[in-house]
Amino acid sequence: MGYPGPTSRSAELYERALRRIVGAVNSPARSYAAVGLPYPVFIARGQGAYLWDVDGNRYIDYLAAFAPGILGHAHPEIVETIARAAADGTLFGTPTPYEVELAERLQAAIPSLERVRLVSTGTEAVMSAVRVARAFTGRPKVVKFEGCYHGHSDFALIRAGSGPATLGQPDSAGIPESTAAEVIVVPYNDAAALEAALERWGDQVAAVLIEPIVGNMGIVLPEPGYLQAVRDLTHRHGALLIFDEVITAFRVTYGGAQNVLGVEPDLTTLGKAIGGGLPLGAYGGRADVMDRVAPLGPAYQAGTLAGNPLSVRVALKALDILGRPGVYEELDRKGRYLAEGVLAAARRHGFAAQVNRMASGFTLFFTDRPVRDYASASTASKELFARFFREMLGRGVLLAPSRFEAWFVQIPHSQADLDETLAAADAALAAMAADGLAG
Ligand SMILES: Cc1ncc(COP(=O)(O)O)c(C=O)c1O
Ligand SMILES: N[C@H](C=O)CCC(=O)O
Repeated sequence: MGYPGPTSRSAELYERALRRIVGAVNSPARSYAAVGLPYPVFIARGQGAYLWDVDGNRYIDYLAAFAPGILGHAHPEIVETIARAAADGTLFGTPTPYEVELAERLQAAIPSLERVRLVSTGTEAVMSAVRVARAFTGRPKVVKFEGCYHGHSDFALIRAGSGPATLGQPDSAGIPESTAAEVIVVPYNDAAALEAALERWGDQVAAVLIEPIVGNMGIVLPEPGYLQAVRDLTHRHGALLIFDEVITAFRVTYGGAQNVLGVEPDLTTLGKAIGGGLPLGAYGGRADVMDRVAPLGPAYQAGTLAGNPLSVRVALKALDILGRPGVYEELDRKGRYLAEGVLAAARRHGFAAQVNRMASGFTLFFTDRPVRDYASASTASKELFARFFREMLGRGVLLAPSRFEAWFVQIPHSQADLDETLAAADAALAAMAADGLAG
């Protein structure tokens, strides 16, 4: 158990990967640069709540593939579904009965999805939702929130959280100034700032795009009344409201965060958990808006792999599993137990710390300030997080390698896993305190 040493297979694979894969990773968020380690662990397989690296080290997995992981690895019903779906053929370039059923079940779970379009990733879902918002309103600008992350399309990478913030690149190179000029960025949880922006540019704003509960500056919850104020302001200025629920949908509850927050957007984007571990995204919402998408309307959006039968059949099975009685109550209980335990351990060892939690997802911030936006999230110590990450990895607990991400509890995490994790956290924080890092 532990971080593999310099002669390990992970180290060897990293050297090989560097020669052919940019930075040795297929998504920058997977790099261990921000946690002070020379290379990431290379994972060979997963089962339930555990991952094993190529050297045979076992980890309790809270990375959860950056949020899609909720069912656990190699869930037997998902494995069986994949086998059966693959035997029927994986891609036809035609409509299928499975996608009709999925669209109906998504709408049943999230009533605002009057019309839906399936895509392959969250990035595509958001990019497409913004395009249709522009087509519907005839306006060019988009309001987004500092530290939210909406995938890697050009406009979305202005002041973005998650990987870009972690690696110090919240504004990516390669984005035309003309694109950046159409993006207005305001702080999250600040209705007055949004109001001021809409007073100034309101008649040019097609959409206000928001993570209703933020997952990408760490978890940040909307303050009471905030999302309703956002909804009211968008109505007043004729802009569409887009909830990016790529992380929150089917994580917070069976459905969207909108189901529990009581605020209904015009459009919603989905991804991650809905795919049950396969590539799947979706966007949808008001019929009058979505009917502007081709072939009904003039906003073109397409995809050779969109709604591929393998992903869709797995999604249907994932929804079956997630829809069973008690699933979300149990995930919430486990999330609360772990989040409270980790926070208590941090404080017991003398660290200034905060935990923000949404159901089974939470972030531990090493800061003395409540975290309510990107500015306060950025006060969390990167050095303390990096050390904590390394200590946990060395004790067989895999977290996301960034202070701006979250821990995600999954269905197969057992009470014994949670207690083993809390013991690891206690030992990790004790080691950090012994080195004089607390206070
Ligand atoms: C809220 C949110 N929106 C969109 C995306 C983009 O999704 P994907 O990485 O599947 O393109 C992500 C994560 O990556 C996300 O967290
Ligand atoms: N936080 C990101 C998405 O939610 C991380 C995933 C990635 O970019 O690889």
